Amino acid sequence: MTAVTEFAPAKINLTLHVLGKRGDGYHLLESLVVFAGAGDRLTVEPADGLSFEVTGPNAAALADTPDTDNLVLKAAQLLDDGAGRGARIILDKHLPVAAGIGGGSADCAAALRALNALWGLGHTPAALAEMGLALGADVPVCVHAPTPKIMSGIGERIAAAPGLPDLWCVLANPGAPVPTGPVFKALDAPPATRDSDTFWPGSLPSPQALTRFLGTCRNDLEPAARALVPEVSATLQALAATKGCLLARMSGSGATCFGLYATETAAAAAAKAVRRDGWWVEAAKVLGEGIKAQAG
Ligand SMILES: C[C@@](CO)(OP(=O)(O)O)[C@H](O)COP(=O)(O)OP(=O)(O)OC[C@H]1O[C@@H](n2ccc(N)nc2=O)[C@H](O)[C@@H]1O
Ligand SMILES: Nc1ncnc2c1ncn2[C@@H]1O[C@H](COP(=O)(O)OP(=O)(O)O)[C@@H](O)[C@H]1O
Repeated sequence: MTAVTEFAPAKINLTLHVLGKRGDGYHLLESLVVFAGAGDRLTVEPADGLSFEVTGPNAAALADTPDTDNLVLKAAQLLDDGAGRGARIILDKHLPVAAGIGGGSADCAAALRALNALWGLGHTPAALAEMGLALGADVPVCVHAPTPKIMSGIGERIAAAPGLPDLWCVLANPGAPVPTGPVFKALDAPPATRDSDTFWPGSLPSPQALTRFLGTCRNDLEPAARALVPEVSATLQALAATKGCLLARMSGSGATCFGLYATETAAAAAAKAVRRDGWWVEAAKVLGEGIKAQAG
């Protein structure tokens, strides 16, 4: 078997509704999730022992995360299940860490997919997603990347999303890491548990239809994140002020916010306008079918 490379795209929660809380403290969510053509890249090569290296422009953001805590190595251990298989694993890190765009979960999912192939284990995507849930609530949806998905439960229920028009996004992170747990803890009152909050249309064929629909939805974690990290408000304002911005909203538990655009040109111009010292800003295509073709 030769080397396997998997793209680990940034996850964007276009909507994120908190529908309740489980007995173990995990929150029940309903979220329209899409993936961006910006992300990390994970390569696995045949080797006798297991080794792990991090390279790339955001490698330094993982300097405080011991390799044993890295979700990539945790995925390798989970999949190997004590058999002692080897692999040289290289993570090319582009995404900011603790940023609400699921970088760790995307890497974890990419590791599950890549090692499943390298080791010839034959697990289905559904089986990998079920295993991955033990490592993070966002891992199942990332295993099923890159097509848009409706995610529910705590993250384990994945369904096809409505058809979306061609879309581009700008991801903007103000450089303030936000751990997910404290944002959920800061939610005002746990909501009463309900099954669904949203009437899902069959398709949202135009940017106008999409904008109208998203306007009826929310990110319920946004107020809590804004209170913990004031930079979120400035990031949203900067995106909302760009020409052609259809919607500006925070992703996940923050602090990354996204703007949506109907054209690549509008997204590129917006990224230029939003860029500030210390911020991470990327314009990218919102991915549909064919991740490898689109992600280059
Ligand atoms: C909020 C979301 C939305 O997509 O994204 P991020 O902000 O992390 O990107 C996810 O639900 C995050 O998933 P993930 O980051 O994998 O969460 P985990 O590691 O499993 O959990 C971290 C902590 O967040 C809280 N948590 C997480 C998920 C959930 N459905 N309910 C929760 O209450 C719990 O306190 C948990 O201890
Ligand atoms: N490969 C990885 N990339 C990013 N973070 C990781 C990784 N492995 C473990 N982590 C840990 O997971 C935490 C959450 O990171 P991340 O997935 O980037 O954020 P979020 O869940 O907000 O989208 C970080 O604080 C980091 O210590």
